[in-house]
Amino acid sequence: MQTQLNNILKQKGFLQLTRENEQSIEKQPPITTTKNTSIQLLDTGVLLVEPSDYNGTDLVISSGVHGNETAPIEIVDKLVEKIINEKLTVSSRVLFIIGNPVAMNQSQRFDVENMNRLFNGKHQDKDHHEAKRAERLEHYVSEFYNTRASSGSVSGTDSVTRLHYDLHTAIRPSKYKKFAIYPFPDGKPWDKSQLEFFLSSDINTILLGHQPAGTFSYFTSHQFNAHGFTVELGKVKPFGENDPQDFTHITRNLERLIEGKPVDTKTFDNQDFNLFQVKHELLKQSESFKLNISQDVENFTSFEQGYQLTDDADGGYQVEATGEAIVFPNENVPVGQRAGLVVVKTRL
Ligand SMILES: O=C(O)CCC(=O)N[C@@H](CCC(=O)O)C(=O)O
Ligand SMILES: [Zn+2]
Repeated sequence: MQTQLNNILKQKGFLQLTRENEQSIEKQPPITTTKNTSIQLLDTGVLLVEPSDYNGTDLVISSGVHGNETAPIEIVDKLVEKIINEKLTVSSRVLFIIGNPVAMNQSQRFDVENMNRLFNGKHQDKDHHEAKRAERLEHYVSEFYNTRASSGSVSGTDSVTRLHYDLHTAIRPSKYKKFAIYPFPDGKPWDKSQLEFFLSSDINTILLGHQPAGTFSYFTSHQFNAHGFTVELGKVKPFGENDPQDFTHITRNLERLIEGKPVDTKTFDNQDFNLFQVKHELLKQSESFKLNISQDVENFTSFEQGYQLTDDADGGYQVEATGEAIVFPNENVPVGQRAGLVVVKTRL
């Protein structure tokens, strides 16, 4: 059975194996490439890659935390395929994740509850599969960051760089097609070298997080001091409808990180970016909550002062200053959850 699963991984790939085992897979023995890279399936949608010659970077690349966000899953699948076929020489430790296989098989954002609100222990006291999966993913990530490569010591230094790119696509189109959400840094300074990485990855719009959250990227950033980010790579599309050319730069840079090659960056300059901060979180207070925008309004669309953006039991939200823009508007969330963010331009 174990050999069979490893064969499926080699023949059909990571995505297909995950599809065929949406609930779980028993941990498999590692496969070793001719270059002595170890590839080990820890669970369904969770694949650990460890090089023989480790450069001190621990990189988590996650996708499919929302099951219908297919482009990131395809990116992860292709990266794994290249590693298995030895088209990439691995130098970093990498944990690849397809987050929510059950929702993926249903072509849905989630089955019972939005998993990206359940990290940082917010899965506790919940019994449904998304809560259990969030707990398991927390466990795998903890083991990953807390374990040094068994294969060898970090050459020249003891310091380890922890990275986490949680890849998503957005429900609506966006004025700025790709953007990253920088989770609330808990008082640490914003790391400009990470913004340089995004610029080089064709992502020059960054939304600076304003508070702790139940997101996967806040979990890794808060618990492990990782450079963790939610990365929005365009609009949600079904499998097979994504254009790989839209992701050339981010894919190339992820490959460089995996290979331990330098990423070609430019020194941070505010002028190169659209930086936003959160001015107001639109919390859905009641079932009467209503967003006064049409279905085709894009993320980062701005409004005039005085515009009644939402109606709700508490009176809703009226735009305080011209230029305030909306991100992630979504009426269809449970009462008490975020139904959108009001953001304004900022500088670092
Ligand atoms: O398009 C939307 O409305 C949601 C897209 C999405 O899934 N965004 C993430 C952002 C997570 C973060 O704030 O870091 C989410 O809502 O979980
Ligand atoms: Zn998402």
